[in-house]
Amino acid sequence: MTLPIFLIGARGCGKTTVGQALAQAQGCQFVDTDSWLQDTAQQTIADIVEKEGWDGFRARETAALEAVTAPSQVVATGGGIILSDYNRRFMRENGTVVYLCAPVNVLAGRLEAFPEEGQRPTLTGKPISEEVSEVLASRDALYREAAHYVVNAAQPPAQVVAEIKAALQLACAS
Ligand SMILES: Nc1ncnc2c1ncn2[C@@H]1O[C@H](COP(=O)(O)OP(=O)(O)OP(=O)(O)O)[C@@H](O)[C@H]1O
Ligand SMILES: O=C(O)C1=C[C@@H](O)[C@@H](O)[C@H](O)C1
Ligand SMILES: [Mg+2]
Repeated sequence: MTLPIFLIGARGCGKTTVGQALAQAQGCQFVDTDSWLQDTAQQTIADIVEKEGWDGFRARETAALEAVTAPSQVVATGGGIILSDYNRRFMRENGTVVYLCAPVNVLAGRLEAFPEEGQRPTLTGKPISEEVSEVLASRDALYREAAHYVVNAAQPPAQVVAEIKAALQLACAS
């Protein structure tokens, strides 16, 4: 495999979790834009948003996306990476984009169990379930527009990895 694989989807859909497992299964490198950005800035996303606002974070996120994109990389992106037209086009033109799609109740359950507030400051100020529902409704079309493939991310991680591998193999075979 040479083209990078970009995993996109809502907070809690499993981009980081599945991305690590996929990279291991494919013998690829793994990188996560949220982790790369926080390591590089030496600050949490919550701190960046507090100091620079969401616009400041989004500018750093685009720079992170460009910096980590390389052949044979599995790239786990942040949940809002698709908000930018530039990012959507960049991913589609430079790699294979996979949307990890899961329903609101699954996403909210995972985020309630593992909130990780430093990485996931509130987007709306609303309770998790309400926020997930509202944000997914506004972004689902953008995830689908950016994606080459959509997979069911409500399954256990190993099955999500298998579904992605099957989609990639089909793509190679056709
Ligand atoms: N397929 C899965 N089945 C069960 N639990 C999962 C699955 N994928 C992820 N999880 C759990 O859900 C939580 C969120 O997963 P993860 O951090 O991978 O999501 P993410 O899409 O990277 O979120 P973010 O957009 O905030 O970076 C983690 O605690 C993880 O263990
Ligand atoms: O959904 C979002 O907008 C975000 C998701 C996280 O991965 C982080 O990138 C950040 O908290 C923003
Ligand atoms: Mg993540």
